[in-house]
Parts: sequence; structure tokens; C-alpha cells
Amino acid sequence: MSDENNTTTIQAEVEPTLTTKMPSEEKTYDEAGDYEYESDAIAREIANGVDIENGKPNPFVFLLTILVSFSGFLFGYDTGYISGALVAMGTDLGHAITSSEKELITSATSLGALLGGIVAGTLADVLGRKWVTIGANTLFVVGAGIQTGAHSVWTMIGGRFVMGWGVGIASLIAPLYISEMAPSRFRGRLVILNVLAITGGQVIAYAIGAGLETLPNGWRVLVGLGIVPAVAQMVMFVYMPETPRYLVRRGQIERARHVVRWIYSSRDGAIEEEVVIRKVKLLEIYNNDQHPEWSGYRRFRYSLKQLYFVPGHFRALIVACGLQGIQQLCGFNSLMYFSATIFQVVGFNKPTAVSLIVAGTNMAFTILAFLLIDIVGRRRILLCTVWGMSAALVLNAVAFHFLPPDATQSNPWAIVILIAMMLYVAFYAAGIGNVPWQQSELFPIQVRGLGTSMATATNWAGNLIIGSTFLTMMDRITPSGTFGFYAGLCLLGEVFVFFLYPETSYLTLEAIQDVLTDGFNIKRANQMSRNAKLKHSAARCEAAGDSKA
Ligand SMILES: O[C@H]1[C@H](O)[C@@H](O)[C@H](O)[C@@H](O)[C@H]1O
Repeated sequence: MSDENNTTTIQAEVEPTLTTKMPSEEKTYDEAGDYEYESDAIAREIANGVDIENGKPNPFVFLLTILVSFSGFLFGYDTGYISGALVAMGTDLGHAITSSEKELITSATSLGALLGGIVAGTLADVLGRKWVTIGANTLFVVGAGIQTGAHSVWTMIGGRFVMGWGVGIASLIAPLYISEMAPSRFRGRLVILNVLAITGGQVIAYAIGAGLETLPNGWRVLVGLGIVPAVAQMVMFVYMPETPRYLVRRGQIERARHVVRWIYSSRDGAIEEEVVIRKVKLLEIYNNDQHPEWSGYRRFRYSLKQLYFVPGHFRALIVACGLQGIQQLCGFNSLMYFSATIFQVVGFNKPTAVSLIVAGTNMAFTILAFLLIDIVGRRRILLCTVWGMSAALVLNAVAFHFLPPDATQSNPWAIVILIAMMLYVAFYAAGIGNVPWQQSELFPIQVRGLGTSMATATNWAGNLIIGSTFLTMMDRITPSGTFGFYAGLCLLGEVFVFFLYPETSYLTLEAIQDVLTDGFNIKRANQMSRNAKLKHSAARCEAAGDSKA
């Protein structure tokens, strides 16, 4: 087929049959970089769409976020308990497990998560966000059940693999659900609540693991405990609504209005009906390529072409996958999975307890990110922290170089290593540990499921690479070489963020889609984000003035 024909076919599928004009084709930019729409009608819709975002999310949105964050907790708990469980297992699986069996048991979850992440987005588009969450819980329960009763290494690996599918699906669906529910001013923070739940799950798994270390078969209790939050979330989720964006996409407009009414109604009373109708209308405008008559396969093929051949969507994919790649290839999870081993090598008497400090620092600085992300902005936070990770890793590499082979925990270089690691974890948790999970906001609804799947798969592929090469690298190129290598990768990450990641805080999901339409538009996005922030502050001042009067 000639190039020309190719382009025509793609255009025919990519360009929706419009009944309403696409706002992105109608906009003009003023000097400040803010945009206006030629069509007054749509401009009014957009303006009202922004107004509605000014309100505080009502307690219902927080409740939903907390419920969804059970998925994050399970992700953290199930990836976190393995370091303690491996130590405590002894010969419970028939014999003393070897290093390579340990690696297999650990990476079975990452492999399952990689596969789960690949299918999760498409499943979420076909079955809905709610039922896929319930499906992930089933996998958590089945996986944990198999492991709890395992008496051979391969049964254990099987259980970890099944659970991995749940982890991969949950890691995509929770931030997706939250970002589709949250008003834009709070979106960043609400998505971080889920990351906070991940890091909290890791801390709790480490702590319970340390507590049960000496109990015979205590690791089975540790694994089995993960079933409790999974069942709790599964039961509660049956009563949870679908996101309005998903409902509009499926043509269920009345139900979408119902959920919007819930999300945006303030404590002072019900939201005006007219505003609800406008908000849903706005979502419809951005969903105007829906074809309810299409089969699932046709829909998938359409999304795939859109993702790779519409430049704006492809840019979103580059940014989302790039950030997830940096999050994993910076080497952080080598600490999460093997920190006890590292601290043993360094000479600490209680390596598990020292590991708990690492997990705790991770959680503490995620709280800092929670407070700052929407105020400081995603891009600025990353630019301020990724270079710090690199510097801390260099310090770590230098300290390992000077650490004597028979060092004890009182050796000054051992202390430097602990401090360097805590600094590295702090910089990581404040930025790249959570910003990539804002991935859903980068993609327009037509490609959101598939786009976030690709990005989540990138995350788990990176996780798998680091988890399965770290110990070998420490052996082959020394700890200094390994951490020096990660430092170099972090620097590349900083360059990536500087050139390719536009600011998205305070922008509606629809405005972010506009930013990426004709370039990465770093400057324009900064300007738009600043303007949106000013508008929100002005609206808040006005509201405060009104209430005083
Ligand atoms: O955002 C999370 C968090 O930073 C976890 O601590 C880490 O283990 C995960 O890999 C990451 O995706």
C-alpha cells in the first residue's frame, strides 16, 4: 500500500465522525499563551467546566480515593513482604531455597505485573474501571491463598505470578480511577494518596515481617494477611460508581450526571442542575468519537492507531513511558527488595531494622510530595529532585569504594552509606517515586486505557530488569560501579524531564490534551498552569469574600 493510501486509511479511522466541532481545532492563543475558542458555545462550556473544578471535592471523593487506595496498599504490601518472607521461610518449601530460587520467587510477581499492566487498560475500557478493580482483588486473594498453602518452590512461584497479575492491574486502575473522579485542583494530591498507600503497605509489610521473623511458619501469616484488605475492597467496590468519563464514553449520560452530582456537590447543598448538565456535556464534546456499534476488537485497533499515529497522543505516550522508565531504572527497587542484604554486606548488625528506615523514609517523603505536588507542580518537583538522587548515588558509590571489606556498623563509611541511601530515597519519594503515577492525566479518554497500559508495562519491565540484575551487577561491577551506573541513568532522566515533560498541575484533563497537540510545549504549559492557578486563587478569594459578607 502506498504511503498516501496508508495515511488516508489512518486518517479515516483516526478522525472521528464529528457532529460537534472539536475544541482543539477551534482554538487561538493570546500573547500570554492562554487559549480561546472561536466557537462561543464551546468556549462557554469550557469556562463552566473550569468553574466547576474550583470547588472543594466533597467528602465522597475522599472516601472513594481511600477505598481505591486499598489497591495501592495491596501493591505495596505484596511487593514489600517478600524480603522478610524469603529470610523467614527456612526449609518450609521442602529445602533451603537457593539464591536463584529467591530471584525467581521475587521476579514472578514483577513478570505477572508486567503482563497484568499490558491488558489492564484495555480491560478497563471494555469492562469498566470498577469491575476490573474487583477482578484484581480476586487475583490478590487467589495468589495469596496459593502462597499461604505452598509446600514447594514452584507452587510459591505460581502464587506469586497470579498475585503479580493483580498487582499490575491494580497499579494501573487505581490512579486511573482517581484521576477520572478528582476535580483538577486536587487531582495530583489524590493520586499521591494511592502512592502513599503503596509506601505504607511496604512499611507495614516490613514491620510485620520483622515481628513474625522467628515464629514458625510466620511468613504464611504475613502472606495470608494480604487477603483481608483485598476482600474488604472487593465487597465495598460492588457499591461504588463508575467514573463519569467512562460512563459518558459508554453513552450512559444520565448515570454520568448522577455521579457528577455526587462528586461536585458541596457541603452547603446540591450542585446546580445546569452546571451538572454542562459538565457532562463538556465530557461528551471530548468523547465525540464514540461508536457504540463497534466491536471490542475494532475499538482496540482504533485506539492503537490513535495512540501511535496521532502526534499529540504519541507525545503523551513518550512522556508517560519515559517517566515510568526513569522511576524504575534509577534502581530504587533494588533497595526495596534487597536492602537487608546490602546492609548486611555493609556490616550492620540488624539489617532488617535498618531496611525499615529506608521504607519509612520513602513513606515520609511521599507525604511531603502529597503536600507539594499541586502547589509546586509536577515538573518543578522533578527538576529539583532527580539530580539530587544522582548526587546521593555518587556519594554512595564513593563510600562503597572506601568501605573496608571487614567493616562494622561503626565504620564512618558505613554511616555515610546509610545517610547517602536515605538522601537518595528522600529525593526519590518526593518526586519520581510518585509523579509517573499521574500518567492517566496525560492521555485523552480515547487512548487513556491503552496509553496507561503501555506506561504501566514500562514500569514493570524496568522493575523486572532491576530486580533480576541488581545482585549480579553488585557482583560483577562492584557496588560502586552499580550505584555509579544508576547515577548516570538519573542524570539522563533529568535531561528527559527538562526537555519533554510539560507542567500539568491545575490544568483540566482536557487542557493537558491540548498542550500536547502540537509539541511538548514546555513554555506554554507553564504559562497555562500559572494562569489556571491564578484563576483558582482568585475564585477562592472571591468565595472567601462572599462568605464573610
Ligand atoms: O511509586 C511506587 C513507590 O515509589 C514504591 O515505593 C516503589 O516500590 C514502586 O516501584 C513505585 O512504583
